[in-house]
Amino acid sequence: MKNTITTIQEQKRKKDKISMLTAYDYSMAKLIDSAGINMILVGDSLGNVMLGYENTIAVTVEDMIYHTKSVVRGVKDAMVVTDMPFMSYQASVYDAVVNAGRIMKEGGAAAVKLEGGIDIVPQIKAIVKASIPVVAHIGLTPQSVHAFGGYKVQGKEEKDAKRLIEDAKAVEEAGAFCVVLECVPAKLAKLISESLTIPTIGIGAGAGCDGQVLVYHDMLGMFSDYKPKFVKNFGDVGKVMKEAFHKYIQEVKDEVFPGAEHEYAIADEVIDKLY
Ligand SMILES: Nc1nc(=O)c2c([nH]1)NC[C@@H]1CN(c3ccc(C(=O)N[C@@H](CCC(=O)O)C(=O)O)cc3)CN21
Ligand SMILES: CC(C)C(=O)C(=O)O
Ligand SMILES: [Mg+2]
Repeated sequence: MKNTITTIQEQKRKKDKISMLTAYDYSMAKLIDSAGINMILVGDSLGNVMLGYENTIAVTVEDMIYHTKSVVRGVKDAMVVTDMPFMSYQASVYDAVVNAGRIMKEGGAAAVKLEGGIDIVPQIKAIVKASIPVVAHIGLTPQSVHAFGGYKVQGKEEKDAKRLIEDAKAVEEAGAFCVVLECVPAKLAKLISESLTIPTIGIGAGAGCDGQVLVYHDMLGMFSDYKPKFVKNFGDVGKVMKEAFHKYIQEVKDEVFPGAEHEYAIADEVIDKLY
């Protein structure tokens, strides 16, 4: 069944938890989509897991479009959401609409995601007005890593918690159809989820959210640069891959691979003439 802005919002009303995972290419998107995921995020985390950057700051709109195009070709049912990268929407409302438009038009995404609350309400309103669905993202917003002084849990103090609640209400009012809560204390995330009509998608925000999102490399044990507390390993795929690579290398060395079943035949009378 095709997931849309309507079905995603319906899931909150029916208390049917929303599942979301990242994907950055065709084959992985196809695997995840065929498993029955509701939403696929082409995250700017691709800066870390695909491109090997230290953070998401250097990721470009071109990078996001390139990966979105690959993902969209592999997806049948999931709603594809693409992150707007750093500096593609912060400087002006004009930038925000033009870049969101490119991500939808050239990339094929069904929605865009922007980091920020009250500060980017004008951008959210303008993008939504251009008929592009918006997912908001508040709490630990990784594009602000230098402003935060590192990746830290957000909303622990009363003042920060109040601000987060205001941010959540502001993005809902601005027209975002759902909101990602990243690294927010579970009880605060639950309170926010209960005070909004739009669904909340948590990452490090506890079980009280209306849905969950993870980077697939993290849940498959394929990324080792850092391991946030919110990551759960759902399979040692990184280990399985490494073992398979070792086996391949050994079989090539030992002349076990390729076997006869992997070879192509040619008629003897043809090959004899070539000797
Ligand atoms: N592979 C990957 N997974 C992610 O979840 C992710 C990315 N990359 N890239 C972009 C951002 C960066 N993210 C991160 C990165 C590190 C922490 C982290 O180390 N958090 C500390 C919190 C420390 C505290 O304040 O208590 C932790 O120990 O969980 C959290 C989110 C989330 N996003
Ligand atoms: C971690 C999720 C929410 C994200 O923004 C990303 O993958 O870039
Ligand atoms: Mg992101």
